[in-house]
Amino acid sequence: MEAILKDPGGAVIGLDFDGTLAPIVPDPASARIHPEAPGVLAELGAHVAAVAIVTGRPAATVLELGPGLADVPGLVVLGHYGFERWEGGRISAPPPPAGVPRAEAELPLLLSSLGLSDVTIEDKGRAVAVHTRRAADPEGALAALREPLARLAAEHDLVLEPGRMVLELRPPGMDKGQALGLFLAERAARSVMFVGDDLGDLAAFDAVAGSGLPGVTVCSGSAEVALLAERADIVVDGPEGVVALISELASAVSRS
Ligand SMILES: O=P(O)(O)OC[C@H]1O[C@H](O[C@H]2O[C@H](CO)[C@@H](O)[C@H](O)[C@H]2O)[C@H](O)[C@@H](O)[C@@H]1O
Repeated sequence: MEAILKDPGGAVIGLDFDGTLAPIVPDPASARIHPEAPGVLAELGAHVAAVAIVTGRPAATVLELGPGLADVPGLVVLGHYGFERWEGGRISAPPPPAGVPRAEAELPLLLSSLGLSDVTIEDKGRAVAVHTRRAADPEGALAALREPLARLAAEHDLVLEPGRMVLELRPPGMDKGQALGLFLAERAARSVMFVGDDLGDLAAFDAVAGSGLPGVTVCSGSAEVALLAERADIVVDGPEGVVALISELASAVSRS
C-alpha cells in the first residue's frame, strides 16, 4: 500500500466484480454494482496507472450491470477470466469455443437425471454456469454436481471453474492470474493491488505475489469463502468495505 501511495502513477488496481464491486444476490441477472463504486473508481482512476476489472462475467455484462463504469478514466474490463477485453467502448475476444454450446445442450438431461431441477443455467456465450444458490439445498446441489460437471467439461475440452454456489464450464488456457500478469507487464506497472472475493481470484492473488512488484491483496469478506480471507493482506466487509477502502485510497492519492 505504501508503494501505491508514494507513486500512484505506477499503480495498477485490479478488482473482481461479483461479490467485490456488486453485492451477491440470488439471481445473477439482477446483480448491480454498488451505487458508490463507479464514483470512487473514477476518482481513483484519475491518479493511478490503470483500474482493471478482472471478472468471470462477459465484459459487456459488467458494463450493463455497472452503469457509470464507462466513465472511469482509462478503465479496462478483462472479461471471461481474461479471454475478453473491453477498453474505450470496444470489445476484443477470440472466436467462441465450440465445446460450450455442445455442453450446454447436454445440461438439461444431465440435471434432470440427477434430480436437480431447481438449479439454474446461465448462458454466458463463451461459457455456461450452473447456479445452485436458488436450489432447496444449495451446498448439497453443488456437491452433487461437481463430478458430473467435471466429466461433462472434460468431454468438451472445457474446464470446471468453481465459485460461490456456482460451477462454470469454460475454455481452458486463461485465468485471472494470467490476465492480471499480462496486464501488469503491458502497463509496466510499478505496484499492484488486487481485490477479490471468490476462489477464481486466488490466481490473481498469486499473480500479485509472483509479479515481483510491491503488491497488496484485499479480500471482500463473506461467510462463503474462507480461503481467500486467509490468503489476503487485508480483509474488508464485502462490497461496502471495498467501496470504503477505494474511497480512502482515492482521497489519499489525490492529496499526494
Ligand atoms: O469473477 P466475478 O466477477 O466474481 O464473477 C464470478 C461469477 O459471478 C456471478 O455469480 C456470482 O454472483 C451472482 C450474483 O450475485 C450469485 O447469484 C452467484 O451465486 C455467484 O456465484 C456470475 O453469475 C457468474 O457468471 C460469474 O462467473
